[in-house]
Amino acid sequence: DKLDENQIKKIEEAEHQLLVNLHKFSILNFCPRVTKIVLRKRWEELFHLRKCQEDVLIPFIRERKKAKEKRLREPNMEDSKDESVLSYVDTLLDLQLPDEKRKLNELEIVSLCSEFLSGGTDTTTTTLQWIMANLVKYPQIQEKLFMEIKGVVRDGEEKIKEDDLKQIPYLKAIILEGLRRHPPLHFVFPHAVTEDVVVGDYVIPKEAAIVINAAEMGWDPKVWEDPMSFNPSRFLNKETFDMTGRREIKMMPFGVGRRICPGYALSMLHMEYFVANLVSKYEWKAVDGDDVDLSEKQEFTMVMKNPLQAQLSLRSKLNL
Ligand code: HEM
Repeated sequence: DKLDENQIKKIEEAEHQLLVNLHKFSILNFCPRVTKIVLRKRWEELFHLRKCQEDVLIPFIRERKKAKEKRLREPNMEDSKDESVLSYVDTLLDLQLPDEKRKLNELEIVSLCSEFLSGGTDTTTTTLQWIMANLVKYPQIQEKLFMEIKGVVRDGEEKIKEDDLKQIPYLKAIILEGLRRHPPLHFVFPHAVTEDVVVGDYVIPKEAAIVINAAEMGWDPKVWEDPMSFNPSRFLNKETFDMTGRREIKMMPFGVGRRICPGYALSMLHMEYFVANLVSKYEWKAVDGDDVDLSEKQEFTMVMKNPLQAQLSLRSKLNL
């Protein structure tokens, strides 16, 4: 069944508390034997937040497990037939770890669900906020986008639909520029090589943790002209930008290669859909006398230090 508002709030709260405090806990990765004594309070705080997360998520995981067992026991029951939605948890319950030849345990499923929830929400909403902030700061970019939207939307249409998005190249350019200039994750997850590898003048030793600074890559003046400016047009009039890194790597907000973010296409769609609809419905302006401040603050993602404040005015339907 669908979750009610209260259940969603509880999940959100448990995830949020862990995410905003994450930076405090990274030091615990080093010398746990020592930090368990000298940073005991911090360990306790981490265990407490993790316990809250388990308390909230485990009941849902158990529900899906029960429903799966029932389906297997009684495949012809009406309830079993109705269970047509395959959830992420269902796929994790089915998963068999090939090397260890075992299923995932409950706590591993909690960690993966948590990764999926935070990886799939905070990243997209943070990028959306940065993009809208730039559209407020640079009204001429917002106006150009609105004019393109107007050219695509059919008479009487209330919303921009998924199919319309492909016809608005400037929209895609804005999203790409938002991801280049304000990637929500400045560093991709740690990676490692399975044997020593020589890259240029460097040896990368087997199993050393390699963390790539994706943000700096997108701001490299040797690759990008005037890299710190917000200029979506740089993504226009060229062949489609290759975000997966198969042809070349000029920026990598989603990582690249085999471990590229699995939610990459979904989040591009979400961002295009939201920005198009938010701009077609409202004109976004700076609050009187306020300049939009683009300073950053590190939380789980790189967020706006001063969250966006904007004045929205409904555009008249005739405008569309
Ligand atoms: C603006 C939106 C997003 C950005 C910038 C982003 C970025 C990233 C990056 C940089 C990684 C690490 C890649 C690497 O290891 O090299 C990653 C991994 C991941 N992302 Fe995203 N992501 C976004 C949206 C999403 C969405 C919508 C979902 C799910 C619906 C998602 C789920 C995941 C998961 C599960 C992983 C871990 C994959 C693994 O361990 O191999 N992300 N993402």
